[in-house]
Parts: sequence; C-alpha cells; structure tokens
Amino acid sequence: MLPDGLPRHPAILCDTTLRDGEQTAGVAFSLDEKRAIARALDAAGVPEMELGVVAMGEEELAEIRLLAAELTRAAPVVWCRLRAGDLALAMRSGVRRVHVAVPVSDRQIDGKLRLTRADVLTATAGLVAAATAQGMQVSVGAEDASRGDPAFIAAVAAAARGAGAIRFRLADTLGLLDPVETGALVRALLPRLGLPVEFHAHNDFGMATANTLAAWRAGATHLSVTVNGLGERAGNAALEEVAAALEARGIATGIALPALPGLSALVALASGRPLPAAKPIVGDMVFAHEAGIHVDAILKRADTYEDPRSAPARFGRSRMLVLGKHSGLAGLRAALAGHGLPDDEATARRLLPHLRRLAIREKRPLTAADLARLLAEPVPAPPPQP
Ligand SMILES: CC(=O)SCCNC(=O)CCNC(=O)[C@H](O)C(C)(C)COP(=O)(O)OP(=O)(O)OC[C@H]1O[C@@H](n2cnc3c(N)ncnc32)[C@H](O)[C@@H]1OP(=O)(O)O
Ligand SMILES: O=C(O)CCC(=O)C(=O)O
Repeated sequence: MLPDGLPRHPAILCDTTLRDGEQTAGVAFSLDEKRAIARALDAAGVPEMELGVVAMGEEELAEIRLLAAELTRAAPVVWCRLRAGDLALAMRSGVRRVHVAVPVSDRQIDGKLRLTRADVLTATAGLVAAATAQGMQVSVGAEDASRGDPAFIAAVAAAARGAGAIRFRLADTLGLLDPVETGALVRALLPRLGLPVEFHAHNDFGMATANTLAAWRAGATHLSVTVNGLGERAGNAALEEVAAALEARGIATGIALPALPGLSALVALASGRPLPAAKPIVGDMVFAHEAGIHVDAILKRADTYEDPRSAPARFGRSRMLVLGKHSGLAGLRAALAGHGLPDDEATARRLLPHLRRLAIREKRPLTAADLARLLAEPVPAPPPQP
C-alpha cells in the first residue's frame, strides 16, 4: 500500500470508444472519424484500444486493419463473440490481440445463446486454445458478470486460463453495481480467477466512474473506458473522468491530461452527442465560478474553491469567473476593473440589483457589453420614503 492507503498495482486504461462507444444507439463513425479518434487516443497515451467487432464483416475488418496499422503506441484489440467464425475473421484483421466475450449469467446463457453452462465452458476452452495456437493473445470477458454465479465465473476463468488466456474481464453489463458491490465482487473473485482482471463498467445508475475506481482499488489492473463515457444505453466509464481521478490520487495512467478536452470535443462531434456543460473535466462550464462567496474567496486565494488536483490548468483549461444572479460585490468589482469600467464600491452596489434582474431575464452569464449597458442606464430614483 502507498502511504495514503492506495494500492500499488497499475491502472491500465483500455479504451473501447470505437467498439462499445460506437454501439451507442444512433452513433456511427465514418472511417475518417475513426482514424481521427484512434490517432488522438494514441497521441494522448492510451495504452490499449478496442478497434471494433470483426463479426460486422469485411468493411469493418478492412477499417480495423487500417486503424491498427496507424497506431504508434496503443495496442490494438479486436472484439469477438464466442464463435469460431469470429475468430477466423479476427485472424484476418492483422491484429494479434483478440478479446472474446463470454456470457456468464444464466439469463444470457439460456436466454440469448440457448446454451448450457457446460456448453459455454467447452466453447471457451476450445476457442481460446484455437486462438492461442494461432499466435493470438487472448483476453476473455465475462459478460453480465454482475448477474452471474461467482463459482461459474471462476470456472470460465479456469477454462480460459487453462487454454492460454492472458486476462479476464468482469463486465457489469447492465450497470447494476454500486462501488461497494463492485469492490466486493472484484475482491471476492480476484483470487479465484488466476489472471489479471479488467473491469468494464456501465453507467445505468451514474456510477460507472466510481465503480471503475472501486474495481481498481479492489485489485483490477485494467480498466475499460470510453471517451465522454459513450457506450450502450447510459454509457461506459468516461476515460477523462477515470484518468483524472486516478492521476489526482498520484496513480500514473500514461494519459496526457491536457489532451483530454480536445479528444472529448472530437468524439462529441463525431458521435453527435454534444457534451453537457457540466460534464466533469471537459464540459464548457466545469471551471466556471459565479457565486459571490466562491468568487470572493478565489480572488483572495485560488485553492479555497479550486484544488490543485482538479484545477483547470491540469487539463490545459482556464478558470472562468462569470457574472450572474449570484455574483457579489468582489466578483462584480473585479469584472468591472477587468473590463476597464468604473469599479468603485458605490458603482458596484448600484449595479448589483440590475445585474441580478438581467441574469434572471437572460439566463446566461453576463458580458462586458451587458455591464457597459447597465452602467449607461439612468440611475433610478430612490424608493419613496414612508
Ligand atoms: C454487451 C455488448 O456490448 S455485446 C456487443 C454488442 N455489439 C454488437 O452487437 C456489434 C454490432 N452487431 C452486429 O453487427 C451484428 O449483431 C453481428 C454482426 C454481430 C451479428 O449479426 P447477425 O448474425 O445478424 O445476428 P443478430 O445480431 O441477429 O444476433 C446476434 C447473434 O449473436 C449471438 N451472440 C451474442 N453474443 C454472443 C456471444 N458473446 N458469443 C456467441 N454468440 C453471441 C446471439 O446469440 C445471436 O445468435 P443467433 O443468431 O444464432 O441467435
Ligand atoms: O467484452 C466483454 O467482455 C463484455 C462486453 C460488454 O461490452 C459488456 O458486457 O458490457
């Protein structure tokens, strides 16, 4: 353990923006968009990247081949079902790392595969053995692990390990877990799996990032992420959140944090999923302060409301002090001075109520032009004395 109680094992981010991210309903990347995203992820230092689903056919395969060839640092991975046909396609992708997804809950084994647990064990051992025999490095994913029987998950891992798999992924496919449950699941399974563990979170209850951190704390060395948390339904764990949260704890991820805003903007555009203003790390307004008490304190000393671990400069961004309904005198006077306008206390006191009314009407941060206009307005007569 590190002095502050953090574990020492690595946190290796495995990006799946181009696989689970693109599975988001309505999202479809062109080849140019995929190339730009893959290049940006590679340049940002993402160590591993799922490039796509080989079963989608020849065009997808050709694109995977091209994307893999362009990576300079990241290790490419292709995604397969538990099917020999998928492996045959993966072999033609030129990529030497294959991930095989194995449904492990009875609901999925029976409900979608129409197989038995015994069938799944046999198929897993067979497919992993065939892949390794052909020179592939194979990871195996336990799909729907959070609804699976831990004893059966351990049996799948044993089959995978026996056939030469190098890693085992636990997927909270429906995003059902909370951080305490995630930690407990990973801690309980880790000694029974006998392989490095990856955790793949979904965000159905808004806990994907927290669950990913909990999985890492519990011993998972590999963490599945997507840019902007893109992914099935409510998405996956967001790369930018997981990387920032780990780095804030002194855990090196190899990710260049200042590259994250550009990466997010690129994926937001290509996916047609604009970033919410309050999206952690990358949202337009996450480093903006308006409330008088906060702005006054920040002007006195920035770390009152801005911790160095999450400060905008870490991500190549800047703090914004904005004017609005909740501004106080200190913030208003600083803004007036910053815009070269009269900033004495009497002027600021006179402006403040007008500023509030304007902010309520406009529902946006106020600008220098707003201030100049308010200053130019005639001073209203004082209210009549009773
Ligand atoms: C939790 C996840 O993220 S799972 C990954 C989801 N990703 C995708 O679906 C990628 C995009 N998918 C596709 O393009 C298509 O669904 C394809 C090419 C994969 C398959 O297309 P089709 O042959 O038309 O099959 P279809 O989509 O109708 O059904 C899926 C089939 O995959 C099977 N399947 C699903 N998961 C697995 C698995 N892990 N291992 C083996 N088979 C699986 C289903 O049982 C079904 O088989 P069936 O047709 O014999 O009943
Ligand atoms: O690849 C896997 O192992 C799991 C697939 C997945 O995306 C999920 O279960 O959410």
